[in-house]
Amino acid sequence: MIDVDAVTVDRGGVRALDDVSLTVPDGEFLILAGANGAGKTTLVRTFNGLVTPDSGTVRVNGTPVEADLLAARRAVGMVFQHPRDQIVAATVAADVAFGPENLGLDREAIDERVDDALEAVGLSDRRDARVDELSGGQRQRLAIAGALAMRPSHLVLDEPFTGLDAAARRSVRSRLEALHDEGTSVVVVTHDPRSVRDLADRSVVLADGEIAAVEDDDRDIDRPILGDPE
Ligand SMILES: Nc1ncnc2c1ncn2[C@@H]1O[C@H](COP(=O)(O)OP(=O)(O)OP(=O)(O)O)[C@@H](O)[C@H]1O
Repeated sequence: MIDVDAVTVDRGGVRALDDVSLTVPDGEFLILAGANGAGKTTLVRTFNGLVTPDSGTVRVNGTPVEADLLAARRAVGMVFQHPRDQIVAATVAADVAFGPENLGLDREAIDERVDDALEAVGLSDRRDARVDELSGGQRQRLAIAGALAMRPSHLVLDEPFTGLDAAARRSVRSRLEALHDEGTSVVVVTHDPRSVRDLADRSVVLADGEIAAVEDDDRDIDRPILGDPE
């Protein structure tokens, strides 16, 4: 479980998050929506200590993130907006193996994780391919596999559909649906929630660093967005 409690973050003189509280239970599929600059990326980066709150606390499975950064990073897998930012090796299998290798696992355990993660994203047949031979959609799925190889309880994806064509979007979408069905909590950050709304248990809308609305899967609006209904 991720528990964000009264978190405020100032970045470059801007209040990126203002007293935000949010709990992401195990197994939830959550959409984090909002316009550019609303604070979405800043919020998810507090989940694993990439951003430290100026006030408030983020707990992962009950432990404050800063008290055990490694545990938070194992529990919360992060797929960044640009997959190239997190692809580190020349081949598909080597890239997915990178995280588990740093856990000190033996070769057999690493290979098992690589196989499982590639299967989960539908890239088993590209195991030995060079990363630079992959399409944009395949690279996005490779970045997801890299995060999955750490066996996180929560998978956070920042704008996972940017730059993907319709077929690649469908493919990533169906992988996220399957992961959620298997019990992984999935958090999708997006300025365009239509692409995954039907899969989500809940949508949280951020505006100017605050939670502006929460919509659950019954489409009950908890707190309507104030202002222009358009
Ligand atoms: N490294 C930084 N230095 C200075 N200001 C920052 C930094 N990162 C974010 N901000 C500011 O914090 C605010 C929230 O940014 P954030 O990236 O979290 O929003 P976002 O909702 O993810 O936006 P986008 O959809 O454009 O990615 C913005 O005003 C942004 O300019």
